[in-house]
Amino acid sequence: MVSQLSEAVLDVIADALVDKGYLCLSEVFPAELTDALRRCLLEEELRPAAIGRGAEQQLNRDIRRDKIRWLETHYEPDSHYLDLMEQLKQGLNRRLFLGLFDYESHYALYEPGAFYRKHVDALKGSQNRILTTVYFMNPDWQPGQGGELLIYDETQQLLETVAPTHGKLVIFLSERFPHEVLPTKVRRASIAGWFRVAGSRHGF
Ligand SMILES: O=C(O)CCC(=O)C(=O)O
Ligand SMILES: [Fe+2]
Repeated sequence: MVSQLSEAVLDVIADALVDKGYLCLSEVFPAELTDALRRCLLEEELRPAAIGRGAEQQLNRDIRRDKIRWLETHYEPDSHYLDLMEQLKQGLNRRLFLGLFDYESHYALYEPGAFYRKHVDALKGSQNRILTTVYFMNPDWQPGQGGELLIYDETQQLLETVAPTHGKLVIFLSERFPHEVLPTKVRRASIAGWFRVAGSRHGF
């Protein structure tokens, strides 16, 4: 399975990042890939997500309750997804000169009752994480089931309520947009990822 992000899609993404700093796109990746990613997430072992870095790292069930697994290239769906993200990186670097250098990403499973409180993905000024991506794999999601991703601006005004529907990709500038995952009533699957610039430290 080989897929290509078209120049037209890359143009749309680059334009939205310049205009608004974020965007949501549906069905940019093949449906078989979305299904395969979900299967791969559910088949492999996950660990409770941690917050903080190095020695400060702590499990904080008040802040987030998802379980995660970092993507690894030896899994076929992971490798395919990472290949698409590499295309995204190159396409955005060509258009916006962001100097995106590497990408880290993890699967996240939110079991019923799980959430992720409002946070920003990048430490201000650290150049740690530049661009966040979130991809949803929830074929049966219905309104009323919760788990929406809320995106705020820097003054904490709500900008967007994003339904976590199958095959939706959300991209935003990591430092600029506080966001949260509302408590979900059903199993909710996603992949969160971050592009970083060269020389930045690994992890959050
Ligand atoms: O799964 C999501 O909708 C976003 C998760 C998130 O914000 C994160 O992992 O930093
Ligand atoms: Fe986040």
